[in-house]
Formats: sequence, structure tokens, C-alpha cells
Amino acid sequence: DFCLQEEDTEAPGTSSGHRLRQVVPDRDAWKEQCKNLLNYIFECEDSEPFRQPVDPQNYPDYHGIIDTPMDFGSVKKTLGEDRYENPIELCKDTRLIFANAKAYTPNKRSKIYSMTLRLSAFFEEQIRTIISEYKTAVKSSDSHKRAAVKTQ
Ligand SMILES: Cc1cccc(C(=O)O)c1N
Repeated sequence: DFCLQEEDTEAPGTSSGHRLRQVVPDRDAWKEQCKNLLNYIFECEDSEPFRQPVDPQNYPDYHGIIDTPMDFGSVKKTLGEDRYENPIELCKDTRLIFANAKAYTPNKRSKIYSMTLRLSAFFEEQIRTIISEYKTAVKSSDSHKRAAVKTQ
């Protein structure tokens, strides 16, 4: 996900004034990538118990054990409302879903817990590239900013 950004090669307003098109990584690409990843997770049967907050009516002891509930519906809503600054924040909330399940499960062979293990493995595989590309884009856009300041 690269966006074309026009950068002056000369001070603006010079006679040449010609522009070189440089390619800089798009630092907002992670949003769409995470939206797509969440949509895919929602399609997985393994996400069913976690698409909305765990219902304390079904598990009365849940909030006594889990301090900070989290679910994929909440993550999707936070993303959609632009309340994540970067994919690292989204990754932290998603890992909380899996950590809560591991803390609450009655045993490591429970059906619901085993669903989170598969989902977590898939999520970690996918988010790794998204975060890596985001960090590269931020570094690149910072260096472009430094370069632009120098020309002023
Ligand atoms: C919410 C939740 C997480 C992990 C395990 C279970 C379970 O009932 O085995 C569960 N209900």
C-alpha cells in the first residue's frame, strides 16, 4: 500500500518547478488491513463466542475472574470509530481477548478455549506483517518530513 506523494525537487515557485513523484509507504494502510482481518475472523466459526462481550448471565463468575473484558465486536467498533491510533493498539486489545479466555477457561482442553488457540495463531500470523509495514511507513514518512524541513 503505497501512495504517490508529490515532492518538490526545487524550492517551490522556481522556474524549473518540475516535480518528481516519489513513492512513500502509506501510513494509514493498516486500518483497511485490520478491518479486513477482523471481517475474516468474524467469518470464522472459532470467533463465535467472542464476537460480542461474554454474557455474565451464562458465566456468573466471569467478571469476578476477568478484570478487563474484550471481544471482537468491541475491537471492530473502536477501529471503525477511528479510536485506534495504530495497529499496535488494536493488537493489544485483541490479545486481551485471548488472554481472558486462557485465564477463565476451566481447563486447557475446553472447547471454547481451544477455539481461541486456533484464532490466536491465525491472528498473530496476519498482524505481524500489518505492524511491520506500519512501522516501515512511519519511519519512511518521518525521514521524508526531515528531508522536507531541510529544503526550507
Ligand atoms: C468465555 C470462555 C472462555 C474460555 C473457556 C470457556 C469455557 O466455557 O470453557 C468460556 N466460556
